[in-house]
Amino acid sequence: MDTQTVLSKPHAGTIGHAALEVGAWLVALSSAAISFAIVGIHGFGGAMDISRYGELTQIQRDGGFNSSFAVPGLLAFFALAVAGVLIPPKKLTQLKESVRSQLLTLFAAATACVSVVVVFIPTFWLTLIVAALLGMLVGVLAAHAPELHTKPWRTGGLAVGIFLLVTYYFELEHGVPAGAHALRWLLFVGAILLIVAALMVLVFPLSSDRDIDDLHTFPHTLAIKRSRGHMSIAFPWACYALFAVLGALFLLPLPATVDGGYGQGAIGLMTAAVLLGWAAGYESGPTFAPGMTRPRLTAFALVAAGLLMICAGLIDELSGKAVLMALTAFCVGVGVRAQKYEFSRRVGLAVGALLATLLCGLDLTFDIHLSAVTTWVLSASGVAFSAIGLLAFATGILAIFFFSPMGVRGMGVDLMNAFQVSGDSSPRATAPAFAVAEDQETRVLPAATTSADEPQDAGANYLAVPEPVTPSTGLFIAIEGGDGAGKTTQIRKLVEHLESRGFDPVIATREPGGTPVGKSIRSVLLDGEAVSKKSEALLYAADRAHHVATLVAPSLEQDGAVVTDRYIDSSLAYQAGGRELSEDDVLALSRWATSGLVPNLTLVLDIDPRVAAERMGNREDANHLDKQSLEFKDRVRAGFLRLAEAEPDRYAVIPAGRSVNEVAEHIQRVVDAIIDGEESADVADTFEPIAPRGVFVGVPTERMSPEDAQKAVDEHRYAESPQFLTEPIKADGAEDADSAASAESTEDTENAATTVLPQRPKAEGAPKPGGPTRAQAEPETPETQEKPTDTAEPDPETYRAKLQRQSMIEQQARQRLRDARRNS
Ligand SMILES: Nc1ncnc2c1ncn2[C@@H]1O[C@H](COP(=O)(O)OP(=O)(O)O)[C@@H](O)[C@H]1O
Ligand SMILES: Cc1cn([C@H]2C[C@H](O)[C@@H](COP(=O)(O)OP(=O)(O)O)O2)c(=O)[nH]c1=O
Repeated sequence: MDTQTVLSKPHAGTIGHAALEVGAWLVALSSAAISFAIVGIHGFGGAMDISRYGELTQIQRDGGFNSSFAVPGLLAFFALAVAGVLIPPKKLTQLKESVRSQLLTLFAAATACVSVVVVFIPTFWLTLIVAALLGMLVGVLAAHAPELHTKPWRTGGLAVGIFLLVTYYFELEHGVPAGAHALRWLLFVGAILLIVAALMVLVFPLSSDRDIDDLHTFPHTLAIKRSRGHMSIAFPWACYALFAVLGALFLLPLPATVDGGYGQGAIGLMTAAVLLGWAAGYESGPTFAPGMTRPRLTAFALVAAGLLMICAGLIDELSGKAVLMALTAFCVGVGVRAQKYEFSRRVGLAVGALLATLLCGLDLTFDIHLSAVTTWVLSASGVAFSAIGLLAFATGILAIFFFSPMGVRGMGVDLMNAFQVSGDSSPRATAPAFAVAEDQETRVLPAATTSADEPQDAGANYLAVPEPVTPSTGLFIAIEGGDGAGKTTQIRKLVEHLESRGFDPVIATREPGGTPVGKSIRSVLLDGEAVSKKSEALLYAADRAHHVATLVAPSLEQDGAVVTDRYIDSSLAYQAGGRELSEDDVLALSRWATSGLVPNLTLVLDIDPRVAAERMGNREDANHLDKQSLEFKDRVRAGFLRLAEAEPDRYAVIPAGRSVNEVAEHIQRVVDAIIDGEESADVADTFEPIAPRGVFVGVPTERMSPEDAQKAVDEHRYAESPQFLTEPIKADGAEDADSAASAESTEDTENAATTVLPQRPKAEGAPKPGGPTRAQAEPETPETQEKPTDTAEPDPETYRAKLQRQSMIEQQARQRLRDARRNS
């Protein structure tokens, strides 16, 4: 499915922000190039003669360019530019949103005004003022709406595109030297863009519920390569090294253009290559080399980045240099995104760029005689490239051994399995059918804190934390979001939609309180006095363990769809994000509790907590957790968004401030893409599609006669269900007694029917759900009449035997359908 189809119309404030970024990139590129040129030719005090711009490239080629001035000048420009960027974002986020908007407008207008002066009076000192203002602007911009600036290569790419277009136009029209004139034009265009964008930001402040869905990668398909589990890294120093490489890559195009005697377009070309490589690496990071331990992938990425950068320094030819720079940036992207790392990108970038400037300033050049006729001339920038590459390479080698909690173990395993999914290329093999009874000897999956193939330290007191695994039968969807985001409302709609897509049963459930045991836990958590942080985390995990073992996993085993209102992410967002427990501990607890089961898709309903609070004002049954502070809720919201950002393939962020129907439509599009994407030919070979009921693997609905489909459904239907599957989960707040009493009321009928919609036939004597469900309205099949539903809680042994029988029936049904298809 095309990502674009789910994008909503961007808000004018959002466009303003994007335009500010593009303007800032343009001004940064062109003013840095102008500043570098002025100092290199006229020294610190001089001003560039506008009429001599055309001679810039020639002067540089002829050696009339003094690097010992130009490089310190660049250093000063750079230092001022980063000064603003290094303002701690916390200081800025403490300011009111309106104050930040005004600051943005102020800095953007000031940068634009000084830039216009530079266009006509190009002096070094004025460019320094531009740098300082630009730094302030970018600092505020990043802190103002961080979620709008997560992928800077988009706006950077646009700016570089404009840069290339204008420069190449001048070069083609008037010859290569004329490209230098383009720099002034570009600075002018950047300034105008900044002014327009600043006005937009001021006039259209960002709405309280920002449209950010277009900022998250859309989960196209479930054929996701599952990468090795994440590991906890307290200080991700290898990521700083990778970002230092990136910082150098952004800075070096300037001196490299002079050293190579290229036209000014080369600055744009090299920057474009870096942006492109970085973007590609960043997007593929989470699933690149899925069989490799994630921190080790980061280490290898650093080694590769180092080697490629050395080569980029050695090669003098522009296109080769650009390609090598792109590949280096790709490694940076992959490495920093291999898993979730917390580190300051700004610091990494600044250190790298600083190092690159200093190395260029040393003005070292080497002639390396390869043979009698071939000599490698290493310019100052080439030396800087190669030296930084060498440093990165050495750091990467250290990282291979030390940048992971388990030291030097398992490198061979990592290398052998790097491009396989957990040692098996078939995703199905990594996602066995998910049948978990609580006492079951689980496929004790390897601990997330160690590699899949390595046993844990014998003496270590770890919890046996399984790797995350998505179910291979059924469809498991979690709906997450703050209180009042509209989860309950949307689940009702989603249940209807999934039924219309042929899923049967469709179970809507929730945490805490999705099972009878869970209800007791829920009332301890929500209705009694507040419990301590850790016991709260344990109680949520306890509820989850029982929920998965007794309701979620068995329903998925039946190929049903399970939609849960909250799951592990709620614990991460509330207990870790909100209550500030360790995220690793909370995650480990839930992974252990659920034997690693993760949803096929997690929908994060994102809403400003203030808007949600207004909605909740209309809800009478608010519990004590609903009354938490806005600051807490902001942290929870940020927690959800961070989780979604870290695993874009398995998450979709849905802006939930819109109308019920708009949100529902958005959700349906996402879910449909997941269901339909599964059936696409390219994944059919390796991945079993999520098939609606009666539409088994590889058998599209249209090709089955209704009779065949019905027969398959009947055979597939699990006749004997444990009690929890037949008993409805009560709607919010309803007590057992009054649920029975109000079962006849139409209102409750709707609540109960939308809370659990088991499509299996009900046995006589089984507890009656709060109203006639569709299953009851349907005529019962003879088969189900013969096998009444157990009303007692099944013992695990019997239950496992039932699951095995169920699985056998399924296999036979599938085989029969395949045979029938072959024969026809
Ligand atoms: N899109 C929406 N627009 C306006 N109000 C909504 C929307 N979705 C839900 N609501 C209302 O907001 C309140 C909270 O919704 P609910 O679905 O219970 O949220 P949650 O389950 O996330 O706490 C309810 O009163 C509901 O009617
Ligand atoms: C599942 C889960 C919920 N919670 C909290 C979030 C909610 O405030 C509360 C569940 O209340 P609930 O009423 O089910 O949520 P909502 O108001 O969104 O319908 O429990 C956690 O703190 N950790 C968890 O793991």
